[in-house]
Amino acid sequence: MSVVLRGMLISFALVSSIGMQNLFVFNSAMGNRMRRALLICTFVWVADTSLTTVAFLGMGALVSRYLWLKILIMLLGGVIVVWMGFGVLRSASQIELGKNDSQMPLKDAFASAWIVTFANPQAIIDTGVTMGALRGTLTNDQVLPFLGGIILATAIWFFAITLIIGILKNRLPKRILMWINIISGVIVLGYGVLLIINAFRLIF
Ligand SMILES: NC(=[NH2+])NCCC[C@H](N)C(=O)O
Repeated sequence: MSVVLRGMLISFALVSSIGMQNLFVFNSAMGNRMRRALLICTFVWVADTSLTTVAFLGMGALVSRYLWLKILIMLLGGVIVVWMGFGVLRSASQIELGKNDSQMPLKDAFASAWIVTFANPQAIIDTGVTMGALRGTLTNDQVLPFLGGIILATAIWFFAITLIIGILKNRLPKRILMWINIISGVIVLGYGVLLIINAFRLIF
């Protein structure tokens, strides 16, 4: 599979689980006119791309220098990712759309986009731990295409949900969100197991 596609696949799986950041984008799409919702969506994507780039490259540089650190992160990341995968599956049955943020001033929306990204444990684990661990499995010339795939997938995800919810508003069945969660839960679980297996391969 191409490196860009691999980056996109894991990125879709991680970003589509329902957390603070996605709820913020959902709510903004529910409560704002399309143009404003797309602007707020851009804030979120820029914040997310900043976090991803810093966490992915920084973690990767350290990980490629120390083998023990690489193994530790892969093991720890693997366990957390498996646990997260179960969490995603469990939450699939409890999807609720949050409150309406329509009256929020644009500068507050901008600040919120950075907060739901940088103060979001799920986002920090996604970008720093999971993707950082995957960084350890890549050769140097695969790093940028992989990062490109990650960032492309988040752009597609955030803009697609904004457009879809903006168009369908309340008529979007929760069933669809549930199935997205089930599929991403299974993919995240699979990645966690793979990380643990790869860590053991490095040890033995
Ligand atoms: N590119 C990422 N994986 N970003 C973090 C996503 C966090 C999670 N999906 C949420 O809505 O809170």
